[in-house]
Amino acid sequence: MPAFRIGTRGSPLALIQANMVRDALVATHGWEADAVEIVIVRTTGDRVQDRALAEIGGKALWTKELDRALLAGEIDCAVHSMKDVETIRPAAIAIAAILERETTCDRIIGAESVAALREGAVVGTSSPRRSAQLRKLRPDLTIVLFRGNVDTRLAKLAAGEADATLLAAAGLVRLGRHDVGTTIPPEELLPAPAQGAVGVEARADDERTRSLLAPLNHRDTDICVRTERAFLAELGADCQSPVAALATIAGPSLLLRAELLAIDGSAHVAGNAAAAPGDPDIAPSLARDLLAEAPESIRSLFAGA
Ligand SMILES: NCc1[nH]cc(CCC(=O)O)c1CC(=O)O
Repeated sequence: MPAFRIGTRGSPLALIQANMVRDALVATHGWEADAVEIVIVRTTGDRVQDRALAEIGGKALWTKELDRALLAGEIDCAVHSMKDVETIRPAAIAIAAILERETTCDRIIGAESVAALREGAVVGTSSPRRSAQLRKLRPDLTIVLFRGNVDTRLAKLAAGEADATLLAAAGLVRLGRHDVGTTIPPEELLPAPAQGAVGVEARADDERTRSLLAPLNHRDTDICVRTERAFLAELGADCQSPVAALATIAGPSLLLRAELLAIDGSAHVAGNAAAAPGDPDIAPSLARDLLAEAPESIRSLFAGA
């Protein structure tokens, strides 16, 4: 059979995630391991390392080049951290599968907890959500910009550029760094929409690839990630917005928790909603309710406001 080409970014975590997809395809379809080729595509987000992502401007920092390769037929599918995928995608590209989610929490590295950070501690992060949440909890903290892949950030921490940093537990676990940091429960720090989920995109009209990928889809993860993305979409927000959202399925019900913050953490609104899994309205209605409650410092951040 012809080689099946998986496109991915080249970071160590991206490659591990692409390998997860390859292994699942090989196991599901009984292919030889060499039936799948991993194709590395460099993205704008990989190239620009010295500025906050929000500053680079333009969306699709992690997806544009992979989208181009996908639409040009250079790859059959593209593997993404769903957290980094914009809510509005080109019509010719479809999410073909979302793998079972890894833990959704953030971890703190360099301190036992946010509360345990010394007065005035310096925390490195490039995430507007993490920065706002940290400053909400601890207005005394100084936030410095930490870009780069997981290993780069851990190296910056080890070099003393900050006292602590926050990273997604999912990435650390996938990189085999199970021992790094302390998990922060979602009640204290709600994660980013789609954190911990790996998705695979294909050309919308490529029925063959979509049906090969369909068995990799994990139903509950798919429902939760789509719900969180719908929450972001209603706000007109993206992964550079100070927004947290986590959907979970417990028995017969889908629970969505969410938080919007002012950039400096000086204001926040949080709430939750429950519905039957797959209820299309839970996310947009919670988004509208929270926006309606939010002070101007938060409302002004969202195009949907
Ligand atoms: N924006 C970077 C990014 N995108 C996905 C992950 C981690 C893996 C995941 O959330 O699935 C990370 C690093 C981090 O936030 O620590």
